[in-house]
Amino acid sequence: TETDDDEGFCDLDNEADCGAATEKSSSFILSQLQFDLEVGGSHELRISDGRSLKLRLLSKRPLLYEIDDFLSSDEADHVVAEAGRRGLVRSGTEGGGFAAGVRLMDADNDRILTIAEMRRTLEHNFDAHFTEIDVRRMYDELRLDPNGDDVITPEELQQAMPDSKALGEYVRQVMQKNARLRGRNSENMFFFPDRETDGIIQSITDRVAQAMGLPGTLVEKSDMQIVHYGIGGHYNIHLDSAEAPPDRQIPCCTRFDGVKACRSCRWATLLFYLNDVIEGGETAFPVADDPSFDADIFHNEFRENLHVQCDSESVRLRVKPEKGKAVLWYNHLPTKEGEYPWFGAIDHNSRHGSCPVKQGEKWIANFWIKVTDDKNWDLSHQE
Ligand SMILES: O=C(O)CCC(=O)C(=O)O
Ligand SMILES: [Fe+2]
Repeated sequence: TETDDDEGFCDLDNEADCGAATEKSSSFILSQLQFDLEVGGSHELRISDGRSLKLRLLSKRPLLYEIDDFLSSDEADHVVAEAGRRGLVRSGTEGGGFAAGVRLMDADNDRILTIAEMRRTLEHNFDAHFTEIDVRRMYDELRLDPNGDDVITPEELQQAMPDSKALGEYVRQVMQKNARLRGRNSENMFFFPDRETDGIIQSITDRVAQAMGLPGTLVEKSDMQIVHYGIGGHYNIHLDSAEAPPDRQIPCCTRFDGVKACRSCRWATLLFYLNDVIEGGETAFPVADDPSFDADIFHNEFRENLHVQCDSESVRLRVKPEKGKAVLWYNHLPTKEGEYPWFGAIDHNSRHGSCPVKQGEKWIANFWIKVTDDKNWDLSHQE
């Protein structure tokens, strides 16, 4: 839309721009809910609407709490009904588009693609999560590997698929039929709390701010995304917050205006379960409190794929969906003193996803608390 870049922004170097907000916000520190607890222990939190919330610590890295009955059953039903009334669309994932030119992920630059490298190629270009068996089936169906040596040379690829679009077309078709191969298989819609007139969404937003000890102005800039999964619906392991590119060229934003590239810096996630799932659909945190976690090894072992990995011993924590329950975790580490921006680095142990729904259906709300590089703007009123 017609957003004026400077409108509503206050410049950190020129605090005079920021008016009253600066006075209040300059001393505010983005803290995390920390109690003297061991994993499994609980803390009773009183909030001013007379309620009390019991936070149970599920892990320290990420800092993760489970809160039963954060929403009443009626509130959960209302959110589902209202989302359905406004309409949901099929969920996408960032970077999951179908590019015309396919980038071959030849990690060791030996000009041949092993099966693992082909899996990466499909993942990188199409957000397609093929197993080894799926890749072999593709080789058969496309006659990509006529000599059956399990490696693909550029010549073989060129011979079988002279048009680089053909691979994408095949993958798209297979994913259409078999949603297990997608990175994410669900439908969703958004509520934007600061533009919302629905009283229940407003009161949930207030409760989130209270529970988290965060100013309403920050919390209102969040997104509340409603997600519906049918049978087989899942979301592979991912981080909710986007990593800074090395040159920091892409700024953090709270809303994408459709023009300027920006990324979502999601300080914390509150995930609400809006119904009871008959079987499956747990939220998986495969590396919660895993001190030996190594992102490269995790990735090389294809542990993101929850259709394969969800029931594996290697998943350290699974949260069972229960209507009204919230899980709250921080996608970022606490800010170190003197650190810029005003929030800490990504906590790589916050990786998580949704296990496939085996029976029934699953409704959730993601309440993403977003931050930008501009603290004063985050804490000020928009408009
Ligand atoms: O559905 C879940 O349990 C997890 C969803 C999630 O991680 C997301 O939507 O970002
Ligand atoms: Fe997520």
